[in-house]
Amino acid sequence: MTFTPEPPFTHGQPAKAASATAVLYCNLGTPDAPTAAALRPYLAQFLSDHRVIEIPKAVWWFILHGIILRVRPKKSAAKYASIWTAEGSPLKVWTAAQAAALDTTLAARGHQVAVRYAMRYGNPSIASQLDALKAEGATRILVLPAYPQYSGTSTASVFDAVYSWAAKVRRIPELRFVNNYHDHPGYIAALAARVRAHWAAHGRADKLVMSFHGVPERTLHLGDPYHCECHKTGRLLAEQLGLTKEQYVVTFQSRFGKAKWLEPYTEPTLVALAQSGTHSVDVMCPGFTGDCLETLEEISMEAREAFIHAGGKSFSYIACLNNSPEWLEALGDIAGQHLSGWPTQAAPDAQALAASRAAALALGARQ
Ligand SMILES: C=CC1=C(C)c2cc3[nH]c(cc4nc(cc5[nH]c(cc1n2)c(C)c5CCC(=O)O)C(CCC(=O)O)=C4C)c(C)c3C=C
Ligand SMILES: [Fe+2]
Ligand SMILES: [Fe+2]
Repeated sequence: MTFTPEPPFTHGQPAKAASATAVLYCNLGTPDAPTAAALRPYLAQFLSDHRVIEIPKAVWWFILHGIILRVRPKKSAAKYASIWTAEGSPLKVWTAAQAAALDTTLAARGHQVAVRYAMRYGNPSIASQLDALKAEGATRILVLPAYPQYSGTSTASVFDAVYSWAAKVRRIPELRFVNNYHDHPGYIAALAARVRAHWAAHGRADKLVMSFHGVPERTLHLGDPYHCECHKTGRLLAEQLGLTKEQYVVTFQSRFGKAKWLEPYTEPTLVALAQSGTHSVDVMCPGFTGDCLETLEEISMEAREAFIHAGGKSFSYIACLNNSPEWLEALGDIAGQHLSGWPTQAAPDAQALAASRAAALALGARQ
């Protein structure tokens, strides 16, 4: 095992000292292009993560490489192509915009904190961004996942990536991790503002459907708090909006494989609603901080079609938090609260550090 060389003593340093305190905003990741060639390595990395697929590795390897990676890249690429923008994948565009906004918000509040974003799968990787922050002089790093609800399949996997980077580093920065913010008042208020703005512009549907990403049901029985946190988000949002239990429903989307996932499933729920006489629905995805494949394609395209096909009359998709001012403020609050107690001033100048170390070594040599 070799440890990475330590800046500032063994490498050239940036001329300008950066902040000693940093935030790494981490999201799931996305392919580099909407093509099967780009999907294959992305899906291979994603679906080889034991946090995501808890099947014995030897068995899963054959299923993944023998079946899934031969079929899914092409199918998924077509879906990505339908939502791709001139700037790239929506997930990356929103993640980058939120990280930049967080940098601005924290600076406006008087914190000198470097903010970078990283992806758990694909680029830029968590390890590359931690390397970059360390090279810039960061000695304290707050790891902030873009997931409001904690799940072993998503949040813990981000933490794993940070730990495995740290395991190769000689001088590890102080690290803090944000587990969740599913009930943070700013997050709930930002969601509520999104819904109210939609209602003001388009009117209110018969039912508000809150669709969260699904996970295998067994994770709930094994103690994962994800299901409970999604329901708490849903209840707090409904309270803010003054909705009764009959006026909203929490559902789970994006099922993968044959196992039972958290129920009720989003699309069958929408079909059942249409068939039982619910004419109009507003559908939102509160667990996704930015729009992505799962919201723009699976919900706003596929689920819409299923609802209308089943006899529904009006399907409104309410966009994710994205760059809404309420959300960007809340993100600043969440980061600010977790940075509390850490100094947020500039790092000592790297050259000054190197000079003081050289002086200390010279002094030691004389004694
Ligand atoms: C295979 C099992 C999966 C689990 C468990 C899972 C959990 C999970 N995922 C997100 C957030 C996102 N997932 C996204 C895409 C996506 N998810 C899976 C599978 C699982 N996710 C796959 C295979 C894919 C890729 C697309 C596909 O081929 O279907 C995305 C969108 C990424 C994008 O590029 O836009 C997000 C976001 C969470 C929060 C979560 C657990 C709570
Ligand atoms: Fe997913
Ligand atoms: Fe999906």
